[in-house]
Amino acid sequence: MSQKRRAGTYLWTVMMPSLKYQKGETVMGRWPGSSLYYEVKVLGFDLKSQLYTVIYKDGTELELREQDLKSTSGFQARSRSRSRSPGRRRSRSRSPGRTTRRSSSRTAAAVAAAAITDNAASSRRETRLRDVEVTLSPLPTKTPENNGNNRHEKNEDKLKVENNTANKINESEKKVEAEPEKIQGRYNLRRRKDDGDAKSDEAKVEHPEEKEAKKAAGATFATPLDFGGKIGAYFWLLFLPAWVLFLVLHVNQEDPSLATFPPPLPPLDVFWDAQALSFIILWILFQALLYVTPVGKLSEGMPLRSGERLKYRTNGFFAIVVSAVAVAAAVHYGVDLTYIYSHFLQLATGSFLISFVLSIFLYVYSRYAAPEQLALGGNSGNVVYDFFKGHELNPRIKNFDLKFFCEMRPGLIGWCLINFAMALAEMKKQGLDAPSNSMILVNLFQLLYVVDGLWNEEAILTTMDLMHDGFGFMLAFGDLVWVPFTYTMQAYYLVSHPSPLSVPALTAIVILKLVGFYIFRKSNSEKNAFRRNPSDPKLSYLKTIPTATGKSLLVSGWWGMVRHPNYLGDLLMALAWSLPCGFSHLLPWYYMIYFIILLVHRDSRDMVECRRKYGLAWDEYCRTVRYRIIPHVY
Ligand SMILES: NC(=O)C1=CN([C@@H]2O[C@H](COP(=O)(O)OP(=O)(O)OC[C@H]3O[C@@H](n4cnc5c(N)ncnc54)[C@H](OP(=O)(O)O)[C@@H]3O)[C@@H](O)[C@H]2O)C=CC1
Ligand SMILES: CC(C)CCC[C@@H](C)[C@H]1CC=C2C3=C(CC[C@@]21C)[C@@]1(C)CC[C@H](O)C[C@@H]1CC3
Repeated sequence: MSQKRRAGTYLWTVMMPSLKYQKGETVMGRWPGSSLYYEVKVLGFDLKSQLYTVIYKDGTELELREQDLKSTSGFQARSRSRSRSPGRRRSRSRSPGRTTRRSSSRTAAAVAAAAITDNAASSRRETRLRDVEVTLSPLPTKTPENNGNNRHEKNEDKLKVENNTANKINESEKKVEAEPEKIQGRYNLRRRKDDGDAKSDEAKVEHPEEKEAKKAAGATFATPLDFGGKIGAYFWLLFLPAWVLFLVLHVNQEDPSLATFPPPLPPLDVFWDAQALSFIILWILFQALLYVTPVGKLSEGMPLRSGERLKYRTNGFFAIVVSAVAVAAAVHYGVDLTYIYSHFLQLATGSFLISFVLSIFLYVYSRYAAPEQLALGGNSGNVVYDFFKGHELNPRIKNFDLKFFCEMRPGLIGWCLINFAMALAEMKKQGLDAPSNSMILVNLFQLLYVVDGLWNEEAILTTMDLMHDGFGFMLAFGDLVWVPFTYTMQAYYLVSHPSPLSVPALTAIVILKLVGFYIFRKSNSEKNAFRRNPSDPKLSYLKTIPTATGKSLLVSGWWGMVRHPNYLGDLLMALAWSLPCGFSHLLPWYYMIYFIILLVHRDSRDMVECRRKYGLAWDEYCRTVRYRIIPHVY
């Protein structure tokens, strides 16, 4: 290591004289996605990428090209002369440009954070941007059709692409200036390192060989551990399957109350049913077939750390429609779907086995992935933790995206199938001609939730799971076991525990569901539309906060109300799913309780991640939008 470190220093002493800016020098660095310059200190220069690592006064570290740096003296002289120009004088006092000139010593992020701007102001900014003779060089966006094919070659490809971008600066200059937000994520920026040695100047100077060695060792940056860290991972690996087992056995009892806790454990051979396992496999294969059917849109995911954007076949709505037709045909030809009710435990066991085997495969597969393909949150180096949390971000076999498929298809559509089977089982068991009102509500509400998710499948690409979480046991189990076999608890409960509803109660529950759904859908769509095209004229009324990454944060509209309006809508919907089951038992309220815990934890995970990504701009957002999920309460 020390030899490598020496190699890095050599790079500085020998190479630096030919470089424009020296290590330790204070210069002006362009703020990504804008025309603003702030004082930065040069920490290092990477020969291979030809990028300077700089640190802003607030500690934000970025990699900038030489064109994005200016010497302090030259900058001040030009700045003064420009400030006399009429165009500059027109700039508004709240504009970032003006703030810069007034106080260049203010920290970059603080200034950016203070600059809550109208989205519409971006067009006004365009005029000012043309005054500044600087361009950022956007990385060409790759949209690989076949991402998982040559896992390592792909990264070499990427390096070539990055090195070529210098030639394209002028070509794309006008577009870049006109759309400072749209190009977000495509600059070659490196996130602020949180690995402890970020303060060491020398550590920033890396010899290319050192980089290669790191690559080979698979050493990339990782975020702090969550879910209780390494010990927590052992706990969750045991607890989650045990909890599903408990729920499935408990709901099957005549009296699923706390008085009958714990439910008796059946003999081991009851768990295993080869036929149930083969049905699960068939279902997954059927869904996989629908997923690869070239029907529907190919949507682009968010830019990855490498700058690439993966493509996803978002034909979820098509998949659920075809599945519904297939199920209706099966029922028509005499298939007894109440098998799902009577073999619930065996089906859950089969799904668990598949999710476990899949998780092992995912972990082994991830060992062959390039460091850039690993999830920051699942790259601790601890096998058990990484197995649980998910080592690789987007494991793919050719075009087949395993995480996206598992999250959106077999479990989610399976949830609706199981609910439908429960309605049939209720009719059979209670001797009814039609399902009860409560069962109909639960079925329709959850069907609406799933269909909406599939209709807006593209919006999933901007969620935490798709963007940040690796694909490992947690999500594989969550998608294939947790969702279909625990989210169906209310329907399962109603099969043997009728809960009649009065018309006013029914009406109130329907209204609650619709209000929740409205908040959920509108807020998710707003964020998704903004992340996809921040300069969308339809969103021009929204106020935003710029951040060091070039991305902005919405600070008005739904995302100005609370920090997670989508969670609020989701929780209201969850309440509407439990209410039809009445208050006789805690079991149908399980989802509501679990969901509060899940979303509160998710919110805190997201807070940590966004704080890490956006620094002071995130703090500013939190100061402006004070409540997390429920306005004035939490
Ligand atoms: N039924 C279920 O079991 C579950 C349902 N859900 C639902 O799925 C949906 C997605 O949830 P989840 O992925 O947790 O969270 P979000 O969809 O809310 O995604 C969080 C991300 O949004 C971006 N963001 C946060 N604040 C802002 C802002 N002010 N302006 C712009 N972007 C912002 C950040 O990413 P960046 O800035 O990098 O774009 C952040 O990391 C939710 O509706 C949730 O209720 C979630 C979990 C389980
Ligand atoms: C087993 C763990 C304790 C928790 C596993 C969590 C997963 C079940 C959920 C994580 C995020 C999810 C999302 C959805 C389903 C549940 C999981 C997979 C949706 C697909 C549900 C439909 C919505 O429209 C979008 C959701 C995105 C997040």
